[in-house]
Amino acid sequence: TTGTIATDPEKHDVEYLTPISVGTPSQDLMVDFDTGSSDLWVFSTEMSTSDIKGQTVYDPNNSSTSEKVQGSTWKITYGDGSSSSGDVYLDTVTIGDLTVPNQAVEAAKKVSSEFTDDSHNDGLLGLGFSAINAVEPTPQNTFFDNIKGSLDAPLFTVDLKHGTPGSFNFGYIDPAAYIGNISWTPVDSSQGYWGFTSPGYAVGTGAFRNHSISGIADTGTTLLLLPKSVVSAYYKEIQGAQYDSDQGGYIFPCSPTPPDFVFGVNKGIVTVPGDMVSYAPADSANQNCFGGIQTDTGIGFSIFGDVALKTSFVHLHGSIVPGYYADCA
Ligand SMILES: Cc1nn(C)c(C)c1CC(=O)Nc1ccccn1
Repeated sequence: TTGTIATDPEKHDVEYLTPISVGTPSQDLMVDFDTGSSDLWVFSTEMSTSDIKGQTVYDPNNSSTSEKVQGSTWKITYGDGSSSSGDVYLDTVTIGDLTVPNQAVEAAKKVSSEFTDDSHNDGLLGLGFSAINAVEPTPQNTFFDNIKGSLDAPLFTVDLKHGTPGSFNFGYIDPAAYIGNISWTPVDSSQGYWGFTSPGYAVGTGAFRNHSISGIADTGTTLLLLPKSVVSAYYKEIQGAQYDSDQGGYIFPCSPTPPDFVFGVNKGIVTVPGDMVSYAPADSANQNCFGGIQTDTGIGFSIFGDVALKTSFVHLHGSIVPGYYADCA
């Protein structure tokens, strides 16, 4: 079997929302497919109404196939400080034509304000490695781990686009989704992420600079978070670029378009066009833009988030031992 599902960007491509169906009869939710985490959690009827602002909630009592996992709970704090927690049900989850009959669905009882204020987002679907699933006492499998064995190939691909629908495909590589060659790189899944090391980068049309950058492919993070040395080398090339502590990042005049940012994936390269580095207007006053490239200070690794992924076709291969392989084209 194979599957495909469309994923839609929110304003400024801040996140990409994808439809899933949970329970019987099916309850349709829009969730954030997140390769940087490994829990499927959803807003639920177990939350206090003050934490819900527009989201669609999962009601396990309204599903004839839901089954409470007695004694299991979960709590997650993401790197940006947002958090959520609750308890656990097994229920039918369908993505496109793919169904997992007994998927762990983590029902939220509490969510932090970042999630409450994100009115179109009904939860997260983790596509990281199940080793970092947050359910206690027994960690649960991700949707991908549960469906992997029945896919034609144990892989999924990520094709996020700028300002227009993209897709997550399961079990096949769509040759129409990319041009040129696919470049492969070994994946370090030891921390539970789709980790890889980029061999270097270039700014605009400048020479490629060898500089190992270890990071994760993370569809659940908006920006491209890189080492300070790389980020300052990039913004050095933009007249008027500066770090603005109020905004918490580098801003620069929205025009002219800034230089492209190129990073290596094994022998290949991925180019982030300059007009995608201008992530969003920073202030209406003097037409400054907030940069889509910011530092990874304090994280411990770089994060190749949506700004990096939407310019390429990323294929995450969950099979070959010893490592996993991913490629961007
Ligand atoms: C690890 C990390 N540190 N910092 C500063 C950031 C922004 C991250 C990435 C992160 O938090 N991603 C996320 C947030 C919510 C839901 C899903 N993914």
